[in-house]
Amino acid sequence: MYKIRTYNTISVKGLNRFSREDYEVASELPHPDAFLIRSQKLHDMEFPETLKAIGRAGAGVNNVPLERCIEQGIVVFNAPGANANAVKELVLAGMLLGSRDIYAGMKFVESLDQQDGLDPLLEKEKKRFAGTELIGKTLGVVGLGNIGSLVANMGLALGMKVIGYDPAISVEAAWRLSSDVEKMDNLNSLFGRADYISLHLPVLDATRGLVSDNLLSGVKPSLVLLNFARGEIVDNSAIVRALDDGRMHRYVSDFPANDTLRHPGILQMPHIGASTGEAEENCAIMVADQLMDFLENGNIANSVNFPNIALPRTTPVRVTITNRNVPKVLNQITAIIAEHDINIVDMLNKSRADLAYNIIDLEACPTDDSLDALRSIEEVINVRVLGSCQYR
Ligand SMILES: NC(=O)C1=CN([C@@H]2O[C@H](COP(=O)(O)OP(=O)(O)OC[C@H]3O[C@@H](n4cnc5c(N)ncnc54)[C@H](O)[C@@H]3O)[C@@H](O)[C@H]2O)C=CC1
Ligand SMILES: O=C(O)C(=O)COP(=O)(O)O
Repeated sequence: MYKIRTYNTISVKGLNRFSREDYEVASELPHPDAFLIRSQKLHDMEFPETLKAIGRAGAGVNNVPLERCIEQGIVVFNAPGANANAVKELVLAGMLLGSRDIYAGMKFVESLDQQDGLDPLLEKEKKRFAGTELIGKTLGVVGLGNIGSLVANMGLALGMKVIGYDPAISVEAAWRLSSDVEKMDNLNSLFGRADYISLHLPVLDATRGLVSDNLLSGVKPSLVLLNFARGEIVDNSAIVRALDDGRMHRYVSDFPANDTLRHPGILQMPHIGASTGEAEENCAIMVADQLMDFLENGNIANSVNFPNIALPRTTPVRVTITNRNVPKVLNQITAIIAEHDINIVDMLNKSRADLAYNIIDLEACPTDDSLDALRSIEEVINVRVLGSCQYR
């Protein structure tokens, strides 16, 4: 029986992927094989020894200590693209909220009491809530991955001119992107030209505080900056300064913070970019399927720290081995298996940065001694046996 410990609200459709016969799934579960999470912060958590995988039902993995997971051989999965449309649609709402004074106008209407002469009052006051249109304006998209490419294409469909910046765009994302999106060589040029800028990059050491006084020094006063990526990418004090000095128009953010609350130029939502039934379902299903294939077959798809790898099962007994990616480990592994007279039927080895991962299908169960020998190889991080083998 595999044990999945859940954090946050995970869609039932995803949870139902785990069969009741083979899986126990609950929020309070000792000795879990895997965590299934959304935005739960794991940096300060000591992981149980039984933990083999973490499934992030979403895109951003800044809440997971990836380096520690690499050291401990824990595979971290996410759900690339599964919530991208939900974010794209909220960006559209954000652009409209930033260009038309919808929020202030609605607050004004809510403040009214029933009265005679309501119509003339509305007609008199509506000039306070006039705005501008999106058509013909320039949208700058920073980060052209799953979400950014959808947002860029949406901008074109709205009749906007779209410019984009992504120093590490993937081939897949580049294919998705319309050739009408103008590629910018640097962020300063993008910030200098755009009327709307939407951020769709991950928070990393290199992107923390990226939107700073420096970048905001050359923006248009009409600028609406949209942050549905992560709060840490933006220096809030620089935003407040730019708004207070009239150097930009609005900041629309999915990441409220104490220093941005109640600022009239800042429109904030409680991190709801991915909070649609569809996105929650897509993410949970994708990650549940990935966790099951990993726990049952050792295959890895959409990992953010391990190589992606899949080998069709050729025998009932499969061993997976994670090791540090240095020379001669594979030799030692196959030598130990051969010394114990076990036939290898099929195998696959892949590496990613400092990690290597092996899937080995065997003709018979490995003995206790052979497993002890494999685990004692200095560079081996973990060894799993998948199949109904009995051990002491
Ligand atoms: N508000 C919300 O609820 C949600 C927020 N997010 C956030 O949005 C981020 C992006 O999500 P996806 O598009 O799905 O990820 P993705 O991985 O498909 O795309 C991210 C893109 O950013 C690019 N990038 C990396 N560093 C960059 C830099 N310095 N400048 C410009 N581009 C850079 C990458 O090359 C990649 O193409 C996530 O990391 C997450 O933090 C994602 C989903 C929901
Ligand atoms: O997928 C992401 O990166 C998100 O920010 C969505 O977070 P959530 O799953 O809604 O807590």
